[in-house]
Amino acid sequence: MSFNHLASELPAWAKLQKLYESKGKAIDLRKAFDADPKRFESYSRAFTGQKTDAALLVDVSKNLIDDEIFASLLDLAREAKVEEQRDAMYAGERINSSEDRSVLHIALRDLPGAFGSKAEGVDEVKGELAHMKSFSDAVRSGAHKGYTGKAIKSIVNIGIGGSNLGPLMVTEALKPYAKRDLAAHFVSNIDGTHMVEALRQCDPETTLFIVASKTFTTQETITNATTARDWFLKTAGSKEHVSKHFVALSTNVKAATDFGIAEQNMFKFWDWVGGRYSLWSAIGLSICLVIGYDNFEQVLLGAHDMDEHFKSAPLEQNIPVILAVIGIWYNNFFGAQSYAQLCYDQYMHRFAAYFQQASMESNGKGVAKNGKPVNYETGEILWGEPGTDGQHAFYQLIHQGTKLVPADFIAPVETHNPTGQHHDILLSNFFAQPEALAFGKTEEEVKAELSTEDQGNSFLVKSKIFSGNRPTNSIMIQKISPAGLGALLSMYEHKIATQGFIWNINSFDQWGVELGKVLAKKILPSLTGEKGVDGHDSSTTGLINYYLKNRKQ
Ligand SMILES: O=P(O)(O)OC[C@H]1O[C@@H](O)[C@H](O)[C@@H](O)[C@@H]1O
Repeated sequence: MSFNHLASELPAWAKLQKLYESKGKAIDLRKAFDADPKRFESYSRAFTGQKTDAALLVDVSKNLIDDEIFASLLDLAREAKVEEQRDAMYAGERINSSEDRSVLHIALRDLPGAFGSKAEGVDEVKGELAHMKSFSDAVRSGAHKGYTGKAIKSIVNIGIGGSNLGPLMVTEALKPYAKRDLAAHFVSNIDGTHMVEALRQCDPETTLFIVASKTFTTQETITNATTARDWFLKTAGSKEHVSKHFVALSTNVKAATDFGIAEQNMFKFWDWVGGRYSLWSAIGLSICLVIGYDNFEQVLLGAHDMDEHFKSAPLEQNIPVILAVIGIWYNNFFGAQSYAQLCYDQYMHRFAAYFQQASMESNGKGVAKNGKPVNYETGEILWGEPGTDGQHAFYQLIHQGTKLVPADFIAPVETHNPTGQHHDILLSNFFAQPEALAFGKTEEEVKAELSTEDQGNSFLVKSKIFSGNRPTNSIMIQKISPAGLGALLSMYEHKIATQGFIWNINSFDQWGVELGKVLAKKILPSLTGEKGVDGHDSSTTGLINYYLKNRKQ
């Protein structure tokens, strides 16, 4: 496959630029809906899992598109060879070219063996899942005992980035399925506060530490794990007790062994699992512990259902592709600076944080695969908080600010906690916000609600106008069930991959996180007195000296 191009050189790109100028930027959603009573039917897609209860409705009708623009956006995907790149990914080709690796998180959830992906280790996936099942069953049933013979009551997942955000988000989202008498803590930050506060709630006799690190070299995780081990040994005394209380999830068996983890306590995965795509692998062990293996398997199968859809649906019907190209429409042609993910479900409160890594680490790239700097914007800046909290905080800017913030609204049809009128009230907001954003409120409508005196107050009148034409996608999921969540996560993963395919960047490496790590390692010796503060610019030197002079301990 030739990658010797920039996305901006594709014919559809130039066409979209013309379409933006000639009509895109002036599309009026009120008129578009008035003119086409079937707009919702034309621009919404339903997804039903083949093997699970996952069910989604994705409505993109409130976007600044018409049929010609929509077709051209899909042409862009076609010209960028999205389908060929997707197939190469599924086959196990080494599409992560800067690291010479396959990208096969889809193989972790291909339990039916539908894709025949080839890479070293794919045939070990089921064995690792069986290990996760037997271990999580033993811990949950109380058969696995701590060093004094007591059952495990708390788990502490020690990991950062993909080794934290995925398990954390999923265990929160699926809390209704959780074993409530097993407390789960997630420690990621190198800030000692994070570990200290978690340990405060734990008893060494009944705590299991899960050291989650793909590389097993990440400074934060190894430091936190060492602190946890020291804390444990202070009470437990003998190192031989470590094996009942520490397990490792890693691709680096040697480093985990060196840390003192016994082989039977190691859960393996492979270099073709990117950190931000790893919750489907051994990194999902804390998910298994919290919600049980069978529910974890449903998460995998729900994701697999969406993998099948992404693999086989024609572009016009392909939900991840549709979301991807609509995102590109705003990112690259309207110049939108960011994009919001707004979940109307309290359990999903870490969803946007999770997709910040998935999207921004994947697509925050400035070099195309032909080695040339891109001459267009890439990765979407993703942010969000759950509705309705966000409404009372930042929606003002989305409704009336000067910036265009395309947003995805996500809500479950069924709640896990039917309580009085809560869910209907929540959903009334979920329906109302995109409606307000799309159709706004005109000057005439504002005036009609004001007294004659206030009608003459032009500042007041203008302040109450809503311009409308602010685009949104509305995504309804039947229920935040394990399979439903799996499908939703896979949908967004493939959206992100599709965008990377179109921008002709490598969405699967993350060199941009390296420099800061290297510099921090260089600075540390000057904070511990092993080395003087030299070799920095005057700002960095000044800051370090300020810290050294003013610290108390
Ligand atoms: O799992 P590891 O190897 O400890 O890495 C954790 C995180 O480390 C970060 O540096 C990477 O940018 C992330 O992609 C990764 O998820």
